[in-house]
Amino acid sequence: MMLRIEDLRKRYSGVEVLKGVDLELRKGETKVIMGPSGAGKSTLLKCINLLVRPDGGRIFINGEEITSKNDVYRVRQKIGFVFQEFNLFNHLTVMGNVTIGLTKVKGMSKNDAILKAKEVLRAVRIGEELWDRYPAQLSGGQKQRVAIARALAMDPVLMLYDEPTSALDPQLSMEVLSVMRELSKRGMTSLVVTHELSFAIEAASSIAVMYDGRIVEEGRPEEIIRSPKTAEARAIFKGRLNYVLV
Ligand SMILES: Nc1ncnc2c1ncn2[C@@H]1O[C@H](COP(=O)(O)OP(=O)(O)OP(=O)(O)O)[C@@H](O)[C@H]1O
Repeated sequence: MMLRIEDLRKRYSGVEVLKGVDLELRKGETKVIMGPSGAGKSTLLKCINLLVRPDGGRIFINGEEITSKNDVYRVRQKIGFVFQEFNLFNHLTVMGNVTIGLTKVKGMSKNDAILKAKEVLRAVRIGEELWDRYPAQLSGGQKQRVAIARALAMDPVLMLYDEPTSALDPQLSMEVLSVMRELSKRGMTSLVVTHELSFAIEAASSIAVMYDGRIVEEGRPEEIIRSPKTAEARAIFKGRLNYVLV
């Protein structure tokens, strides 16, 4: 297993928001997490990246427990995190955003960093004409693809996406989702919080439904959409069967 989560728990000011989450992700697999607002989806992703410290349970990456580690930076290097609100460095160009982690964190030479950046920017379809622009001069979809490139540049073993298209209109969302889909098809292990059913159907091997701090149901996209077993999953997929492309 690339990622194994056992009985993960988190409280904020005494209120439990993760109530024992178990989740597994195989290498090369893409899993989508869906659930209502407040279910704990963001908190779960942040725990995996150690942006949030869990209160209980364990997280393993490639068999190595990360929850007991103090070396947060080493763990984060292995994991790419893409946020809803892009989180680019506004004072740096596209090229600067992608190379900074390579030079500062990985200690690469400037030239090597630029070579690597070109490769990942091409992979997310950000053309050369955009490399010298600042984030303010990009569309939301372009910003998010640069954010994905920045994460990919670090050669992560796992990508986490937290509602990466929810700030984008449908057209720009499509650009981002198609890049994510390509990465998944090429074998990037990914855990994706999104409401985009079409992405889940085309790219994910399973959908996990999260409700009130727990994974309440999990299944292959077509199966869970067609015949959800729990009331929580039914509430999410009700009336959306037409998304199933069979
Ligand atoms: N830093 C924090 N301090 C206190 N409470 C928090 C904090 N972060 C999240 N919470 C609470 O924890 C619960 C789970 O939040 P979380 O953001 O993980 O849910 P979510 O499923 O991602 O929701 P959304 O789809 O709205 O982002 C919510 O009730 C939220 O108010």
